Amino acid sequence: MNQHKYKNKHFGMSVRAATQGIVKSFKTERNLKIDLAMAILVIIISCLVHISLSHFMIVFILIGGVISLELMNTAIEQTVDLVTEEWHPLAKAAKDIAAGAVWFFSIISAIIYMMILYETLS
Ligand SMILES: Nc1ncnc2c1ncn2[C@@H]1O[C@H](COP(=O)(O)OP(=O)(O)OP(=O)(O)O)[C@@H](O)[C@H]1O
Repeated sequence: MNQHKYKNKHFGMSVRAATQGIVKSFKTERNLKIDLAMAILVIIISCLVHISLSHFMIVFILIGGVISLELMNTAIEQTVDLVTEEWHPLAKAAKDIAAGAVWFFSIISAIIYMMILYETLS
């Protein structure tokens, strides 16, 4: 098991493949481009209002969480498309739930960021 001919033979190959996955997703997925633009905007605003170092750490965790979930959502979308291009209720459920995970964490992240801005500016 797990010894198929495409297996990465060493850690360097795994890192290279993972990097290729990230780069390809950023090139092809509109939502990831929007996430990246939002992340840059949030970092610029955070620098301008001088949020604290610990707040910056939280912001990086939130940005990392949203982008990682978006990458996972992309992987699930592509796996579903690999399995079927026909309409199927389970394909719809899988895609909608994966997208829902991104949306849910994004909303929580936005609320936490508003709290950070409120505390910094008040
Ligand atoms: N095979 C399928 N069967 C049923 N519904 C599907 C199927 N493929 C996609 N859908 C529905 O169509 C929507 C759009 O699917 P698509 O593959 O275009 O995702 P997407 O637009 O790239 O998603 P996102 O908005 O997260 O980028 C999905 O959210 C899902 O509700």
